[in-house]
Amino acid sequence: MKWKEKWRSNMRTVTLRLRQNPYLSLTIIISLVGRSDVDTTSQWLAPIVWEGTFDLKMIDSIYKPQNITVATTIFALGKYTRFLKDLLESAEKHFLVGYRVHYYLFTDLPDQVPLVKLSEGRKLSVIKTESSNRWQEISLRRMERIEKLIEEKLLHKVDYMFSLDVDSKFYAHWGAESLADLVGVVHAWFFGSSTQQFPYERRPESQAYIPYDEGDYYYGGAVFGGRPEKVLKLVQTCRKNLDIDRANQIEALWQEESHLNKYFLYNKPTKLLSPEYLWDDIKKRRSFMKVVRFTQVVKNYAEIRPNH
Ligand SMILES: CC(=O)N[C@H]1[C@@H](OP(=O)(O)OP(=O)(O)OC[C@H]2O[C@@H](n3ccc(=O)[nH]c3=O)[C@H](O)[C@@H]2O)O[C@H](CO)[C@H](O)[C@@H]1O
Ligand SMILES: [Mn+2]
Repeated sequence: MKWKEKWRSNMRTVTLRLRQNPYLSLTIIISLVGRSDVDTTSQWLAPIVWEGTFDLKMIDSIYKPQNITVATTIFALGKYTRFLKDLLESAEKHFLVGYRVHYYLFTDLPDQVPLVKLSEGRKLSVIKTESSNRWQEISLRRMERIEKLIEEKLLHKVDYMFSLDVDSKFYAHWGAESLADLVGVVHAWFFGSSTQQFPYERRPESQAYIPYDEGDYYYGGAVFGGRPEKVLKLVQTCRKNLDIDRANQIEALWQEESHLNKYFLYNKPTKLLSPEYLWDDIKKRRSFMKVVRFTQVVKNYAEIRPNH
C-alpha cells in the first residue's frame, strides 16, 4: 500500500472512532488546546484543577500504590440530616472511588443517619454532637470540632482529609487529583469577580478583616482539605480568631467562611479546586464548566434552619 492510501485509511478509522465516541473527541480537543479559557494556576503557581488539566491514570498511579486513607467530615445537625442519604449515596458513586475513605459524621440525631451501603475500604463513624438554635453557630463551630477530631483521631493516622457541607451532592468524578497539602475551592458565585466585590469581612474590628486592596480568590466554606497537620493549623487559627471575635461581640459576615478566607490569604492553598468542585444547583451552567462534580442542592432556608 502506498503511504497516501495508508494515511487515508488511518484517518477514516480515526474519524469513525471519534464519531462513535463523542466523549473521546471532547477529551482529545481539550488535551490539544488545553484550557486556554480559564486560569489553570494561581499567581503563586498552585494548580487550579479543571477538567482537561490532569491525567487521571497518571494521578492514580501515584496515589493508589500509597494505599492512602482520606477522612471526610460532614455535619448534619437538626433538619440537615435529610441531606445525608443523597450525599453519601452519590459520594459512594463518585468521591475517591477505589480509595479508603472514612466519613466522620457529626450529628445530634444519630437515629436519623440513613443506612447507606459503603464500598470496600470505606467506613462511617457517627459522632454525637450538640446542636444550637442558630445556624451560624452550627456552621462556625465546625472549626473547633474538626480541630478536636484531628488532634484525637486523624493526626499521623490518615493521609488526607476534607470537610464537606452536607447540603450537597456529587454528580461526577471527584478523585485523587483533588489531593494536596492544603486545598481550597474557588466559590462558584465569586469566580471571576474583582477582589473588591468579594464578600470578605470588611470591618477592622473582626479578626477576619481583609482590606479592599488585598485578596486574590474568594473560597467557599463548603469544601476545604489537605494533610491533617496542615488542616489542623487552619482550623485552629480560625477557631482562635472566632473566639476573639466572640469575646468582642462581633460575628464575621460569613462566619467561619470569612475566617477561612483570611487564613488562605496569608497561608496560600497549595492546590485550588475550580468551581467544578463546588457548583450550585440553582446556578446556570457556564461554558467554562465542562463538568459539575459537586454541588449545593436547593434548600428552603426558612424551613430548614433553626433561625433566620
Ligand atoms: C457553598 C458554601 O461555601 N457554603 C457556605 C455558606 O453558606 P451555606 O448556605 O452553604 O450554609 P449552610 O446552611 O449549608 O450551613 C453550613 C453547614 O453547616 C451545617 N448545618 C447548618 C445549619 C443547620 O441547621 N444544621 C447543619 O448541620 C451543615 O453541614 C451545612 O452544610 O456560608 C456558611 C457560613 O456562613 C458556610 O461557610 C458554608 O459552607
Ligand atoms: Mn451549604
